[in-house]
Amino acid sequence: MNRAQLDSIRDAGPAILPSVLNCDFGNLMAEVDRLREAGTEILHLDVMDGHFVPNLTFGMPIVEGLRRHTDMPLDVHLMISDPLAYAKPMVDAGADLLTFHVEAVKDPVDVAGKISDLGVGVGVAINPGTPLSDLDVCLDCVDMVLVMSVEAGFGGQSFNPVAIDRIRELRSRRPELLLEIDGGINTSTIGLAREAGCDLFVVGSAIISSDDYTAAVSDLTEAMMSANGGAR
Ligand SMILES: O=C(CO)[C@@H](O)[C@H](O)COP(=O)(O)O
Ligand SMILES: [Co+2]
Repeated sequence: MNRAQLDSIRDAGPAILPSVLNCDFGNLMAEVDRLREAGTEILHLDVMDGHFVPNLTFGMPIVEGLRRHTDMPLDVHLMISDPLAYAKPMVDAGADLLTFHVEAVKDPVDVAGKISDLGVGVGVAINPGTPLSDLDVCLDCVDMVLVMSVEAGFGGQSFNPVAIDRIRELRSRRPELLLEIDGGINTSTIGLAREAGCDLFVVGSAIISSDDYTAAVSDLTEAMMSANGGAR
């Protein structure tokens, strides 16, 4: 994702990003079509390695297949122990925005710089149990912070409200930074995150467990838009 694409995401205002983690992988492309028809515009892809997190999902072949299938930007959330080993393959597969976990790396500034050099947007993610101060060194080197509102690893977990204070603090410290929240977002929690100043809202089960994706996205959008956005 180049600067212009990042700016256009920033300018477009708050957005709901569906996670395909819990969708029907036997019909993955049809699921993506349903999510697109429901009005979502950016896909969130959860890549897990069974090592950084105790769950295993998918890698480059699925990202590459999705890239061929859809023109939706691909927001790839790397829950893996060695993000640099897979950064270039993921970009070659079609990732537009690549997010690594601060807990996974020794030198987040180096990792962010190397991902940025690949010509995509770079994000850093932080789990609820990790001190927010661990991000201090790299806040000037990333395009986005992904604030986890569950411990990374599984969909369908309950929302941890510590994420709201984190969004509020990051927003006041960095008015221009893209902020994304991920985990347990539904019609009850999305407004809290919006009020705190969040831009991008990852939603898995609250959409995928619904029979009607369009209705689910519309309910979430209404809850998001009826909250006052935090000042940038
Ligand atoms: O990164 C993750 C989980 O680690 C998420 O992207 C989940 O997939 C979101 O799912 P819900 O919490 O909305 O069900
Ligand atoms: Co995610």
